[in-house]
Amino acid sequence: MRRLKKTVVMVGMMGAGKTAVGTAVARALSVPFLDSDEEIVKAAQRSIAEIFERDGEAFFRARETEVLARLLRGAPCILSTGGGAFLSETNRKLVQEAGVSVWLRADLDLLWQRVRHKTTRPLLRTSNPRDTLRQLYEARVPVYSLAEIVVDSAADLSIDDMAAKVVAALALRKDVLEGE
Ligand SMILES: Nc1ncnc2c1ncn2[C@@H]1O[C@H](COP(=O)(O)OP(=O)(O)O)[C@@H](O)[C@H]1O
Ligand SMILES: O=C(O)C1=C[C@@H](OP(=O)(O)O)[C@@H](O)[C@H](O)C1
Ligand SMILES: [Mg+2]
Repeated sequence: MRRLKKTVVMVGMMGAGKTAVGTAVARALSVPFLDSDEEIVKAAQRSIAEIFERDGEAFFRARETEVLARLLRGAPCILSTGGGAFLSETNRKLVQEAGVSVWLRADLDLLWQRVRHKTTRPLLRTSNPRDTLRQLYEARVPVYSLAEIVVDSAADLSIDDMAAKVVAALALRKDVLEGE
């Protein structure tokens, strides 16, 4: 039996697969999956886009920190975050103290292919979303690189392939994943 000893926090850009791959990792390890975006939506009773529109990004970020702090106090799980969560030093400290961070690294073209047809991400509702994504990417990559574990994406790796790579990386860390 494998036992998860720390919460695994998935970080990275919008479209990196944090939600999809995180779900598959949790299934593979038979542990709970949680997504900070989903927790915020549930509590606020409105979508991420509506929260940004009506309450503003600062309100969203404050809720994000509360959710991370609460979930990191709970039993070990796979916790996917929104792409901006790891940018905050407070959030990074919370993650570092109680969990382990995993950056799903993907190049800009792959990310764009994944997010271009979706309208659910308020930060990309600009006149040139491709360029906005590039700017966010350039500003954020140095911060994501502070994550403890990095797992590389590629266009030919499925969600399950990526989940298997994450599990293999976690298995190298006996303080995170114990047993066979
Ligand atoms: N490895 C993958 N292969 C194919 N599609 C993927 C992969 N990872 C994610 N996706 C798809 O890309 C989109 C964005 O993934 P998502 O998990 O929502 O990313 P994030 O939570 O990091 O923003 C979704 O439609 C998802 O199904
Ligand atoms: O990158 C960001 O700042 C955001 C990413 C989104 O989550 P995903 O990364 O899961 O799309 C969501 O939290 C919100 O739209 C803000
Ligand atoms: Mg997500």
